[in-house]
Amino acid sequence: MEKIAVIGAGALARVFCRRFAAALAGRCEITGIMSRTFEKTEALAAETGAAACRTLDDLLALNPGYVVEFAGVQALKDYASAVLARTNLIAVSAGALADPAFRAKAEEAARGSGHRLIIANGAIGGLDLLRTYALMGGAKLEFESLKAPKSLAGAPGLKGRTLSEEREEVAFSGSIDEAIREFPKNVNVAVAARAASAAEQSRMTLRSVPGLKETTHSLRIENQLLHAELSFSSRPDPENPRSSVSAAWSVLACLDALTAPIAFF
Ligand SMILES: NC(=O)C1=CN([C@@H]2O[C@H](COP(=O)(O)OP(=O)(O)OC[C@H]3O[C@@H](n4cnc5c(N)ncnc54)[C@H](O)[C@@H]3O)[C@@H](O)[C@H]2O)C=CC1
Ligand SMILES: O=C([O-])CC(=O)C(=O)O
Repeated sequence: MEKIAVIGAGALARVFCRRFAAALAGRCEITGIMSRTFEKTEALAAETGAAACRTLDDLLALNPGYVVEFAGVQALKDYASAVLARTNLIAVSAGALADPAFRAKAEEAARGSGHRLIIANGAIGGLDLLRTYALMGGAKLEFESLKAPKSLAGAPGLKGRTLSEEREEVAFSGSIDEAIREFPKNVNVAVAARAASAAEQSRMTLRSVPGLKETTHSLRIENQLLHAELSFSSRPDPENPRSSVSAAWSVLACLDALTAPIAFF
């Protein structure tokens, strides 16, 4: 039985923990949970039968085979090296990879211990295909996300601006590196796509669309041999409209691929 530890007790961690048993019973078990707010950690741990941990050291002391991260870009930056020194890490806050110093440090920690940092598909799919582009080289990537104004509210990039509830507007247009600095809870998917594909050219547009029921991420990627267009429309979490529920499911699917007798790559 593979032991799984969870960092975060928010919207995505809750979906992950609540769907875990049905998806992975008999192969994986959640042994511990740790988050910034111990009361929330305790509540989710009580639901799942896992240990509620106060610190990362307590979580790692449970000897998990995989730690899964649902805690945000800064938390991933803060914890990745310590986790990778001990075990494997599956992360959704891919935005951390836009920081070259973080990427180098995480890679060094993983190489040093033989463990792996695995970036989950999150609210998109197809990181395997995008990896194919990285090997082929010369990719050009265009990424577009449509989100409801309330799911972008409070992002540093808005600098206090309130997005219209009546008309569509461009919340951001520019480089993916700048996009994740300005919208760290909204465009992790774009950083994952860029990092997986090693695209030589990339840009993103983030649109605020009033009344939008499904967050939509579309990407177009091409090189001299292959042209792909992928589009994903997913329900935001009712408690955290910033995050698509499917992002939590993608981590269940990742663990399925890592532990099932037949895997689909
Ligand atoms: N790749 C993807 O498709 C997606 C990635 N994300 C990433 O997942 C993160 C989590 O999403 P949600 O669960 O919706 O957010 P949330 O705000 O509902 O929950 C975040 C949880 O992380 C915990 N946390 C924050 N900083 C921490 C720290 N330093 N140490 C321990 N725990 C910490 C909080 O206590 C909370 O329990 C987002 O911030 C974003 O970075 C979110 C949606 C999609
Ligand atoms: O959940 C989503 O649709 C995507 C998201 O927030 C992110 O990539 O940061």
